Amino acid sequence: MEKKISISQIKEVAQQAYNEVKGHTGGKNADYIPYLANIDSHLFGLSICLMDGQTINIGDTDYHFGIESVSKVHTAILILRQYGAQKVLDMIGADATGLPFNSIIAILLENDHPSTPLVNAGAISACSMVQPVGNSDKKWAAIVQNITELCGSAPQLIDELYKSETATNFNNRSIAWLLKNYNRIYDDPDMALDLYTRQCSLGITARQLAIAAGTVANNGVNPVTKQTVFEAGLAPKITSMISTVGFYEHSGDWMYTAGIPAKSGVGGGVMAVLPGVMGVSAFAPPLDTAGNSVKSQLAIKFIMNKLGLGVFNGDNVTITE
Ligand SMILES: NC(=O)CC[C@H](N)C(=O)O
Repeated sequence: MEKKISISQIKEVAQQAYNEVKGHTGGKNADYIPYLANIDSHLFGLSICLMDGQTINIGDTDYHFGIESVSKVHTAILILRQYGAQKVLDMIGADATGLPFNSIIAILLENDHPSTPLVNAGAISACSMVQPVGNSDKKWAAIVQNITELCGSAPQLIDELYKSETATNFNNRSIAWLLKNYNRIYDDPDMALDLYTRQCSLGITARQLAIAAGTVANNGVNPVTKQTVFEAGLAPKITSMISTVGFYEHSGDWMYTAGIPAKSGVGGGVMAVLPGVMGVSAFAPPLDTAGNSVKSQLAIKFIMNKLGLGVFNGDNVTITE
């Protein structure tokens, strides 16, 4: 069906979502990474990027928070760009685990592949794949350049967060070496782990993540800079991965209730992609038990339901002035 929504309607609903959710007190900051436990839990920002490059920003949308697992989407895009869709499927996979993001059991159950670049195991594998293999500095430069192109501006490493994660990432160290045991690490395991830890420690804003989500929604063309970041055929591949596992063991409930593929990070950020229509990002530190920001989920769900939008609705959506 044809569906028309005006920009002023989107702005109004986004403001309502923000007002409605702002005072919500549910959830708790991630505490297994000491830096994240100390972030002000009242911070809350909401950003939308439309396909013509217009952005709507409400609240703390310029605050640099730890990108954490949202970076998995960015680096998955980078290896899709470098290797193509089939090789990523062969070398990592695109399956949901149905288990927590840092699950070791998931690797043991599926020892023939890490399952998806959007959980820790597959993300560490993805970092090992980033070209040029064997050169940590150049791999890091490629990761940062790719995020910069997706967001239209550069992320900034939060050094204190990087140190905090490096000092406490024992579970991820086990994952890296277990993957090595299954021949699913394609470079030095410690280097892959370090790149993964560093990319998780990048500071990013909700404004930047909405533009990155908008770039995916716009089939690889950044709506703000107009740069073609990746080829259009890769957009449905990354969006399918996000919808399958973006909220880990809560991904099914999320898709059922909100209808928009979205990826979370334990820093409190979420990036959500409605293909052809918009990119949405929200940021608020307190998390649910699966590690997904409580307020970000409520706000994005509010917008989707109020505007009657959803990836499964089959509507041809036009945004009017
Ligand atoms: N879900 C997340 O955001 C987890 C990212 C975090 N750096 C970790 O590996 O544990």
